[in-house]
Amino acid sequence: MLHLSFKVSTAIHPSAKSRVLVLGAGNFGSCLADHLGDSDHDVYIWSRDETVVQYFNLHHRNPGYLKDHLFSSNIQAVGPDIPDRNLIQEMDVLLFAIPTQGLRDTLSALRPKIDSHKLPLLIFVNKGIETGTQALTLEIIADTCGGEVARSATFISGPSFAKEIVRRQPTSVSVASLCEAQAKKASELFHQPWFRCYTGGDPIGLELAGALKNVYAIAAGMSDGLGFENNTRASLITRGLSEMTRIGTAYGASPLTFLGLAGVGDLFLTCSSSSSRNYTVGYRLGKGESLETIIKTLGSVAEGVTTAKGLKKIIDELGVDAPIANGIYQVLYEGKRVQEGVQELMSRPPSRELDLPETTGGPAQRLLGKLRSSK
Ligand SMILES: NC(=O)c1ccc[n+]([C@@H]2O[C@H](COP(=O)([O-])OP(=O)(O)OC[C@H]3O[C@@H](n4cnc5c(N)ncnc54)[C@H](O)[C@@H]3O)[C@@H](O)[C@H]2O)c1
Ligand SMILES: O=P(O)(O)OC[C@H](O)CO
Repeated sequence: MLHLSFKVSTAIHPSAKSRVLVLGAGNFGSCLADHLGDSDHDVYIWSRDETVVQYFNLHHRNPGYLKDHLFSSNIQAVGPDIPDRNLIQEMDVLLFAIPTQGLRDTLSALRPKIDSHKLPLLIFVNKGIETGTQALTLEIIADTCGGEVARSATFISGPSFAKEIVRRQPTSVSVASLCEAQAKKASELFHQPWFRCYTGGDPIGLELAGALKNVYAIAAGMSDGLGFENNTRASLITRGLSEMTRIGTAYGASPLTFLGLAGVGDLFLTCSSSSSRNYTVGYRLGKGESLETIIKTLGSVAEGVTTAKGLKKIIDELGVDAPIANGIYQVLYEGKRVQEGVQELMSRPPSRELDLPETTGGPAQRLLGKLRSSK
């Protein structure tokens, strides 16, 4: 395996050491804690599992995730109780690496401990849609912490398998916030020669791209699991991109965001690698396993499975043509056989290739209005 040796770049870290609390000690939380610890920041990582906390502090290893990796000695694990007010108020950065379905409860528990007069930089890396409410993370933040906090929240997304990042394999990500200065701060915190950050101002598009690519990765995995080969996967990725851009535009996001790292970059990655959990779910479904068995044995979250539910509601409400996402929903939740789903997808009449819906802003406009009017 090619091994490049990158040095931590202090030139792009003009700011002093930051104190960072990472919430969530799974694959991605641990990986990002390591990245920041290696860049010489003081890092705390919260796990709700006491065994993980003790093991991490004793051995600098995570017993549940990235088991072979020796983590930076600049990380201290805390938990299992939610971190206390003193620790929270000492932090410059709170980094949330918790699956989307658990975020609302964690934010609600943390909010009273955060000093409103000295807001830390809040960074979110989850990629999903909340089941039941169809809320994006921006909306969950607004609901639990208010509009001011949501307006300054920053989101990171893009092609980023945790197990490659801990080995310093080069990648690039998108960093977006409604507040440009916060996106710049987050980018400066994370940017390293092996981890390039590109900033942008469309957090809604970035969030949708990250959440939706997980659903299309399930589709690509299914196709491979059924035994279809390269042409099929390439056409699925391309039509998936077209579909997610159509949904995003109808939602009120910028279509350009879907051409970036959070869109096509991450879509391509997860649709073409067995390292992706979402691809793996699809592959195993294609091989005939039940969803229940797959989830029980996966050992880690595949956000596309729950996101498919919220996405189905969004598609129906917006009236967007989304045959792939609809097909995945039917296979996951309506008992449709995978082969039947493929048959239906391919038997549709021919249509125009590239059309974007007219949008007057869709749900994004309502969400942004809500953020502007709430404190
Ligand atoms: N793994 C990656 O390569 C990667 C890359 C980019 C983004 N992400 C995103 O980051 C998020 C986290 O993914 P992951 O790979 O770390 O998942 P994971 O399954 O590896 O770990 C999830 C962690 O969150 C904790 N957790 C789950 N529900 C919780 C709750 N309700 N409250 C508190 N903690 C809870 C679990 O105990 C576990 O420690 C997901 O949204 C994922 O899509 C992952
Ligand atoms: O393993 P997956 O499918 O959750 O993908 C992980 C990341 O989102 C890749 O960027």
